[in-house]
Amino acid sequence: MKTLQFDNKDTVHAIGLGTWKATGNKVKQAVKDALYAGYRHIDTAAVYGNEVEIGEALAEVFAEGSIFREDVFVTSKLWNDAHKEGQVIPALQDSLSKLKLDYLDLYLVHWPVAFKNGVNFPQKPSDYYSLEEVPLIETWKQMETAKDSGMTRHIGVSNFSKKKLQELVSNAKTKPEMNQVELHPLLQQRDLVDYCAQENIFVTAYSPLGSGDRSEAMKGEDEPNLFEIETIQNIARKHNASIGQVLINWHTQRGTAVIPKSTSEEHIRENFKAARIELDDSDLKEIESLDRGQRFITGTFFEEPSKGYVDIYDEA
Ligand SMILES: NC(=O)C1=CN([C@@H]2O[C@H](COP(=O)(O)OP(=O)(O)OC[C@H]3O[C@@H](n4cnc5c(N)ncnc54)[C@H](OP(=O)(O)O)[C@@H]3O)[C@@H](O)[C@H]2O)C=CC1
Ligand SMILES: O=C1CO[C@H](CO)[C@@H](O)[C@@H]1O
Repeated sequence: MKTLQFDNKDTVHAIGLGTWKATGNKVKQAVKDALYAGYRHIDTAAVYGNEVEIGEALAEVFAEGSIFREDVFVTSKLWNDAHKEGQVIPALQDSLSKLKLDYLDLYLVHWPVAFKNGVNFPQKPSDYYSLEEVPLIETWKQMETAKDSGMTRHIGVSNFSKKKLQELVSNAKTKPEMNQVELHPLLQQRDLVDYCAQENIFVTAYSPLGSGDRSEAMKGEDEPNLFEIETIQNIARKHNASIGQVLINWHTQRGTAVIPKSTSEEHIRENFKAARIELDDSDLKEIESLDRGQRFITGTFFEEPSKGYVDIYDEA
């Protein structure tokens, strides 16, 4: 399995398990299945509402005695309602106690947007803080404290544009070590990925399979299906691999991490084995030509245009 190596020599498997939309016993079993299949990288977030079950799965597997805490890389994320001064450490403490862990491997600022405390999903303009009221650097300084205190070994961000990263990098004591963003052949974000490489910021690809299990309300009109792209189907056939494996492998060859979500034991195993294939130059060229700026997760959900609060992707 390819790994990414941090400055302090900690490593993370390039293929991890995503857990959004996976709850209850299903996510608990999925985490166990993943660990037994060889995964050592689990992605969750406070807002996914599954940290307790993931914590139970980890505790039960660790108690069996053949996989240890230090073998597994656990990521969680700060929700948007705890960005303000004094709120980050308690939010991280809450994630740690739900996960039954003494430390996280990676803690991410989930979105570059701040809500009032207790707001999960904003309903009205007064649910937001503007970035002037709660600047990202104020949140980031608390992330730095979290790292310095040992509550998390690494800190990073998610859904940050190049512009927002540049601002953070020029004002931060500790640079973000990771940016977790949506990436797949229809959304390659080359400029952002190149900038991160240049700044030694690792990248993790989310929704690599097109996030087909989102609720209908979260889906856009006429969304494409990554499993139906002919180019990818042909490459899969050529390598005697599944379409999912090609979609996953592309990221590891690109040098990023990738976190496909699954609660199916079969898919969990299949996705991990994506590491075994090797795409060649002509495959990579063909995939490169598929880029078309297609987002499945649109942060416009969190924008508040009437107040001009947030431009999530800085693409306007
Ligand atoms: N930082 C952020 O803002 C975000 C982070 N994420 C993270 O990224 C992870 C992955 O993204 P997500 O949006 O969940 O979606 P994915 O792109 O990983 O797609 C998940 C869907 O693909 C299916 N699937 C998994 N493996 C296969 C396979 N081999 N063949 C066919 N279908 C398959 C799953 O079904 P089944 O379970 O039945 O296998 C599920 O329906 C999240 O779970 C979360 O951890 C996601 C969105 C935003
Ligand atoms: O990680 C994610 C998935 O869940 C959230 C929505 O419910 C998203 O906001 C977020 O990006």
